[in-house]
Amino acid sequence: MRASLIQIAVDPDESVEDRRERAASLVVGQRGSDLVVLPELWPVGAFSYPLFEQEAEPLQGPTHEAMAKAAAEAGVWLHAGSFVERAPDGTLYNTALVFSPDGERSAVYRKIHRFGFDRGEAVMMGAGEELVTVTLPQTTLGLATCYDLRFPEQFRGLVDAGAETFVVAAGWPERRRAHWTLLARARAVENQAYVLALSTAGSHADVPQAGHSIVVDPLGEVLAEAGVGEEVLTVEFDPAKAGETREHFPALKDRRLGIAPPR
Ligand SMILES: NC(=O)CCC(=O)C(=O)O
Repeated sequence: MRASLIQIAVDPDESVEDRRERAASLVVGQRGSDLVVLPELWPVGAFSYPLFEQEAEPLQGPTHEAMAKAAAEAGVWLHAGSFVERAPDGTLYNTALVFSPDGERSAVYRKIHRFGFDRGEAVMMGAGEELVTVTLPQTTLGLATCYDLRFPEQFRGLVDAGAETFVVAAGWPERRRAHWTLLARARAVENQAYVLALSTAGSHADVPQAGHSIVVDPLGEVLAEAGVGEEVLTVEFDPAKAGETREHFPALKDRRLGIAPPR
């Protein structure tokens, strides 16, 4: 299976419309890949809080339209990263979309863990309430967005729902890059799953981005890692290795659920 992770630069000197057009043409350029991935909130930037209200779109807005078309034109499965969705009741969500190679939407994932503690996304957006998996011919994807990477229980839930390949779309900051790499490898090892973790390049809202998108196999080996700038990270991997790893070293079967808390 071939996956292409588009580590697009999000810089304030490019308009949302121009970046959307550029992202679509980068997707179309990946024809021949099975799966193409864009990062978190690439239209606005994950830390560009003042733009969230201004650039929010309905679910089937311009980003949805451009990405559906790009997926069909490239003939690829497309995880289109996330955008700021305005739901009909006015709530904003950090919403990721997945399209099939014929351009049909096959999944909507609203970020479950909102980042910012008492500011930014955490107070401006609603929280997703549902785990989301997507079954491709080659593997079952489990979806997560950025800060979700810090919450192992989400990934266990995705494993229980059949996921063998996690896609983590992020806008991770450079100053916590060491956590990014460590957590991506940890989620892969503990769940015996592939991790395709994609961040942005560039700098927005005075937050330099980590880049360093990374693909980790179910044994925790790094198959590919990007640099800090804009690039497309392409990797070939054998999705069957997740099932094989789980069979040969069946640690997931030794989980003890329902252990009593300390008295
Ligand atoms: N956009 C995010 O979720 C940022 C997460 C982050 O910076 C961190 O977990 O550290």
